[in-house]
Amino acid sequence: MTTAEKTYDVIVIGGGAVGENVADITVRGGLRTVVVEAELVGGECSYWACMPSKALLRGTEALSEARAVSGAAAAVTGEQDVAATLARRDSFTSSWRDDGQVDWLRRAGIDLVRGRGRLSAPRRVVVTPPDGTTEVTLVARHAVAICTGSQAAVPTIEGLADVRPWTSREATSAQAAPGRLLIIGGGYVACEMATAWHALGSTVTMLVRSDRLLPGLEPAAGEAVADSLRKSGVDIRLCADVRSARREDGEVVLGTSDGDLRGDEVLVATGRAARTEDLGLDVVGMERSGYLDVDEDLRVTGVDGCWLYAVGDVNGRRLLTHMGKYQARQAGSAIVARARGQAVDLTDWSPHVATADRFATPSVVFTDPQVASVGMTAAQAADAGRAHRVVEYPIGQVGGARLFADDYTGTAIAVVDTEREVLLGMTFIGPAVAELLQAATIAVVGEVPIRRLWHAVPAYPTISEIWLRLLESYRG
Ligand SMILES: Cc1cc2nc3c(=O)[nH]c(=O)nc-3n(C[C@H](O)[C@H](O)[C@H](O)COP(=O)(O)OP(=O)(O)OC[C@H]3O[C@@H](n4cnc5c(N)ncnc54)[C@H](O)[C@@H]3O)c2cc1C
Ligand SMILES: NC(=O)c1ccc[n+]([C@@H]2O[C@H](COP(=O)([O-])OP(=O)(O)OC[C@H]3O[C@@H](n4cnc5c(N)ncnc54)[C@H](O)[C@@H]3O)[C@@H](O)[C@H]2O)c1
Repeated sequence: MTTAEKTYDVIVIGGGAVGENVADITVRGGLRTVVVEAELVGGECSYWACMPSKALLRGTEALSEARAVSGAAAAVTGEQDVAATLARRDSFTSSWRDDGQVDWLRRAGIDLVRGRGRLSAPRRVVVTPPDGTTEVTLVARHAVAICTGSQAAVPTIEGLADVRPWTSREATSAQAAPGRLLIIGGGYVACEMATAWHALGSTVTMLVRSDRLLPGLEPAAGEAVADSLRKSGVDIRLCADVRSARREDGEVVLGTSDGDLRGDEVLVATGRAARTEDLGLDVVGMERSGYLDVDEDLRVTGVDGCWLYAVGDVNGRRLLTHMGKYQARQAGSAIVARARGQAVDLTDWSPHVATADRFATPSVVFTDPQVASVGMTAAQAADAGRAHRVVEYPIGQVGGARLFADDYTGTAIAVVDTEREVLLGMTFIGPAVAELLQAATIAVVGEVPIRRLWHAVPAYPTISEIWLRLLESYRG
């Protein structure tokens, strides 16, 4: 039954990190904004993705860094306290309570309606509350932003859905390490969760469909992560074909081209699917579900009237929190500009468009070694027909890296546009390389000429001296 109708300037469906940021920008722009959230305010990142996964990994990383320095290594005499690591993870998820985030919305002046939102007409959203009772109708004067995110995609393997597989949600929230963990997939989630749960006591087997880990990144990245996981005892089976799944006496049994494999749990980490089901998209003439196509200012493509936006994972452009929040800032600015009757600038790098999605997306895989990358890989530059040169340098030869860890092993790979003499992409593989990434991102976004990069002198003795070695190698 619908009893209430409320009018706002902006309605945001989905209160994950991205929805929160759209709302923050529109409220700051003077627009009355409401967020509709079906589960927990904060979304996947806060409770079942970035934060808990990195909290699970951090202890292992800290120990590994200490063990790599002779002298300091002698102080590491025990094993990781698994219960304390899980408790620290729980604290980062606020034990799956969203009071803190709800309080933040209130202080920011953003209204919250709990329940599942669905378009019922252009600019109208019906919200069904969690108890399914009284529906609320919200009306938007200016814009509706769909920020409903993504969920784990479970492949159609015979019996798989029936064995109640772990998805990223269970893998990041489990209260104990399974004895034997089977993982289907070889991407970000698979590699990070194999690293985490192996270190916390599970025997891990990875079943990877492709011929390497982390297929979208430089091949050296997947090779380095595979080498390290194998050395630590993880069983990695490349080009694996999982055909069926069943439970027998509580065990999971996967039927593969190489025979049956048994485990206590199976994690499905084979990518994501957009959360667009039951969103009422037929109202805007869309019959199919799946990622929502958007224009450069994050408006849903082909919808009349400049009122419907899709921001974050749900548009499938870049499935990363920081990129979703960037899109939120850009889309939020476009919504505010349109509401004020101002022109929206659709040219590259304007305040209203998400150009970095296409040219300069940074990401870090928090494995051991870490993989930090931005912009194009060599293969992507070749596919795009860009004249380019690849420069590689072993990071372990840099003084700062040798100080950081005895026998530091790592690689930096720069992809240089040889016509314009600017950086197209950079990948760092090695311990603690995450913090090197922002410099590379600035160089790619700013299209800093190589001749000017020579003047960006890295401090001695830091790992950043890798920049100097790469420039010297490029000059020859
Ligand atoms: C295991 C894992 C680790 C990750 N680690 C990182 C990392 O380290 N760094 C990084 O940058 N990215 C990471 N990611 C990716 C990151 O989690 C996502 O890019 C990010 O959460 C997307 O944010 P979002 O707001 O678009 O969607 P979500 O976080 O999915 O939020 C969408 C929200 O919408 C709500 N919702 C859905 N449908 C409706 C509806 N009809 N009505 C009302 N509400 C609705 C949901 O309940 C949810 O709260 C990781 C992902 C996974 C799976
Ligand atoms: N540190 C981070 O920033 C971080 C961490 C985790 C996730 N993420 C984000 O979340 C996204 C989703 O992560 P993900 O690991 O689920 O996806 P992914 O796209 O990174 O990897 C999916 C993997 O599954 C394999 N695969 C796909 N279908 C399969 C099938 N039917 N059978 C067997 N293997 C199959 C692919 O070959 C690939 O190896 C990532 O792309 C990333 O954007 C980011």
